[in-house]
Amino acid sequence: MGIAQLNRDHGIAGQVEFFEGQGGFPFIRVKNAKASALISVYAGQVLSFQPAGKTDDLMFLSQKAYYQAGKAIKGGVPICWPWFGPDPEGKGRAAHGFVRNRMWDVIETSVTANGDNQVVLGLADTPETQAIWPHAFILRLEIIIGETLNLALVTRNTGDQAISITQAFHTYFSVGDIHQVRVSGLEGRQYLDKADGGQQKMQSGAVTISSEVDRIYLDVLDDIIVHDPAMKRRIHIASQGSQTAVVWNPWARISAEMADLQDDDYLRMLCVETTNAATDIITIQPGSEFRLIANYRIEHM
Ligand SMILES: O=P(O)(O)OC[C@H]1O[C@@H](O)[C@H](O)[C@@H](O)[C@@H]1O
Repeated sequence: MGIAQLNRDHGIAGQVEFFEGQGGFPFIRVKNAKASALISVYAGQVLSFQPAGKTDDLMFLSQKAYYQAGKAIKGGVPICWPWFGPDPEGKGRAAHGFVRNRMWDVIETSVTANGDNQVVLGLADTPETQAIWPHAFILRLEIIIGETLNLALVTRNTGDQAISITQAFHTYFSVGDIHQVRVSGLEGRQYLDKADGGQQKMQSGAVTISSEVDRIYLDVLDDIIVHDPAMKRRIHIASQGSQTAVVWNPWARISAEMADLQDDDYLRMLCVETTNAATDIITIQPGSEFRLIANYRIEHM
């Protein structure tokens, strides 16, 4: 669907505007009294969120990101679905599933009762998705842009057999200086250390980053806070429907190896991902749905 038609069907004067973004993909610019955001319809991906009157972005978005059909966009909030991480069946299918690299549909846009904007994007199974993952589904991403950024990923099983999924908001946060960052809310939790052969370990104190970090935290019960003194802010992450969280920073070598990152990007990004990963597998019965929710709030100091 063309940009003009999207604006006719879903534009909201002065608040929600569709335009042709990088790679020719339809992008959505949202701006209201509380915040502004940039969303790509391709990949169903929030790329930017800024509270009103602030110049710092919640998100890291790589200068070298691909905007190409079939590739993931490096930054913002990629959606990993219906599996997180490598192909769970070892069939060589792409890591993190198949919805972060295809076009989504715009379902609706609205102004909520308290003046926030909601944008709903969606995706349903097609013969092509069935060839990758043989299940019927409707996936909805409900994005609310207000004082906070609220994301709900809703999986509806429209088939006649139960489905099992893992998934993630693979969120790339912008940080001022990774050396000074602390992540709290995970103290005392067990984690699977993917940078150390998947060994299970216990987190003592806040998480700090001084080398590659790739961990799946288990039994996550509390809100997670990213303390970022260099940017003079804290990011509060509240979730529902998730019992695991991933903390990922590629550090120098992997950053340099990734063609869609600058060599030193590891200094200014951190992924803290709201997930259903590892043993946190979600089973959805026919006709039922499951909601994974993440809420992001920036506290400036
Ligand atoms: O596919 P992307 O965006 O480069 O992210 C890859 C990383 O994603 C993280 O979620 C995983 O824990 C890492 O193991 C992985 O390397």
